[in-house]
Amino acid sequence: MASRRQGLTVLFRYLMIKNKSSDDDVIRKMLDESKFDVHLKLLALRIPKELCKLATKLLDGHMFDKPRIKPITEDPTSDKTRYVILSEKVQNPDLSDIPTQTLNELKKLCTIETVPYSLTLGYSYWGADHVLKQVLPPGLEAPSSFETIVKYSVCVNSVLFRSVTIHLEFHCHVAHLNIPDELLPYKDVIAKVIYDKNYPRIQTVVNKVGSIANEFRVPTFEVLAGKPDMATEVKQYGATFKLDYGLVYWNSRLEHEHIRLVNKFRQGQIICDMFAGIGPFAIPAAQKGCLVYANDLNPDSVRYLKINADINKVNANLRAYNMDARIFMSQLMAVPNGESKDNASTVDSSVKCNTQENVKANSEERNAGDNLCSQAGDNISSNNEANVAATESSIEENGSLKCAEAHVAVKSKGSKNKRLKTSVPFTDKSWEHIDHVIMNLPASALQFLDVFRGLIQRKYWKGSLPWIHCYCFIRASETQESVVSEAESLLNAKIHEPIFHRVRDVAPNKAMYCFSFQLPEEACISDEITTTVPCSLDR
Ligand SMILES: C[S@@+](CC[C@H](N)C(=O)[O-])C[C@H]1O[C@@H](n2cnc3c(N)ncnc32)[C@H](O)[C@@H]1O
Repeated sequence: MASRRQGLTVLFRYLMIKNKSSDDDVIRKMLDESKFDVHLKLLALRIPKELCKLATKLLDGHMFDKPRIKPITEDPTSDKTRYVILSEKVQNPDLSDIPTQTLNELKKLCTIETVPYSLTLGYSYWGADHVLKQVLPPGLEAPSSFETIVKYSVCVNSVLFRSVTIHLEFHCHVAHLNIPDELLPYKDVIAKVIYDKNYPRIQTVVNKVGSIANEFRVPTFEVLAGKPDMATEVKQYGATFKLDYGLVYWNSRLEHEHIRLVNKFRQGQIICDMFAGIGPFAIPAAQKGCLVYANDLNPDSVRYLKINADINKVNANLRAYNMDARIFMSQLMAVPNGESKDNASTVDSSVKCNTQENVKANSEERNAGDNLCSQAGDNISSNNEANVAATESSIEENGSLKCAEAHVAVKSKGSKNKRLKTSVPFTDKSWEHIDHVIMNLPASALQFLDVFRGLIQRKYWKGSLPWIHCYCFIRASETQESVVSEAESLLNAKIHEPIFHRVRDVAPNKAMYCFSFQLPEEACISDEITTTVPCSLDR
């Protein structure tokens, strides 16, 4: 039985290899380089080397003019002379296509000698659009637009094949395609051309497969060309993000939205990101000097979130958690046993410059207090520049996460971290105040709003109630009013002055919105009722 299974495995592998090699053959045939050769019969002028500059000025507009081809080239017969390659429009050896005045001025410089010049433009010369036009069947072949937007290391191209668009994004070494069904039979050849034409900058070409169905919102990719490595690094508004496309959610098209929202936060404010991913809201907010509680259910996202906090030097302002958003919020807002209005700390959440003293005071307060962050894991890093000593979050067996506790000492002179103007200690009393809550899980964030029902205890809360920024999709058949009404019934409270910001169209009849509102008073537990619960979330 075992040997039969082994035999089948070998046969399967053989078929896979055979299939792969026959695919390779098809691509090789389609991209047979000789197919792309364009032979040009041109004329060139043999000119003394030292006169090339002057001759070039005189012949402006009559020389060969194609990208990446120099019109002045070696003369294979002598190193004292050069060839000036003439435009394809100059066809007569008597040079009658060039104005007489220009020729006379040239003749004053030197004797003019005309020679035939052959030039072949091959596969390596042509761009991806030209090559694809040659290889794809009529109707799908011609890119009618090839738009490139380059921002930092991210480059987004839309290749429009008549009515068919391939979305193409370059993230460092990964080219990320979204090949429409019509072009799927040609996916390998398209990938090979994009790889060839962008190598070595691009080393991996992947295509998104199917729609995203998993809860971590991670698309499935197939590697079509190059090495199977999807770990990369992108930059957004000065922050660096490491990520692995195969493991975490990332969407470069949300860059403006990330920064739009973060622009609304002020230094020293407390931010809670319920679906933080690898940190595109959380890291810039922490860079701005906000205190950020960032959570995600995907352990790989949280791993990268911590790496990104580290490389952007914001460990001190960010705590990472790995749990379901509903549990995270409940635990973050739960007033621990023994806490009461009278002994609740009056730690001011406004911006303070951190000093060795207040770090010490803070840590004493923590030790004496509610066992918050009492268990610290291994060191994430020891950052000399910012003098940050951070302790890594660790996932407990029961799934709750020990916080990434970070103590910031006085910043050393000459610290390169210009963006983090002030280091702010965490108050460790998240049930007392949070300024903004971010909920970017558009397909279902709205359904999580019920977590806010009776979540905040007014007795302990200080200052104004938090702003909730809940992302959602609105279809043509739905209205903003229907979204508000669903939110109100989940909160069991009336929402005053909701704000809708259209983020982007995701389909012809579907748009992504940011629905912002201030948590209504009625959604909170009033002063009379007091609930304290055992708290298992380390803050
Ligand atoms: C649309 S992504 C947004 C990520 C990030 N905020 C951004 O803007 O790129 C949604 C994130 O929510 C996480 N997620 C999904 N369900 C969750 C849940 N129940 N609790 C916490 N996080 C969840 C996913 O792993 C994913 O990283």
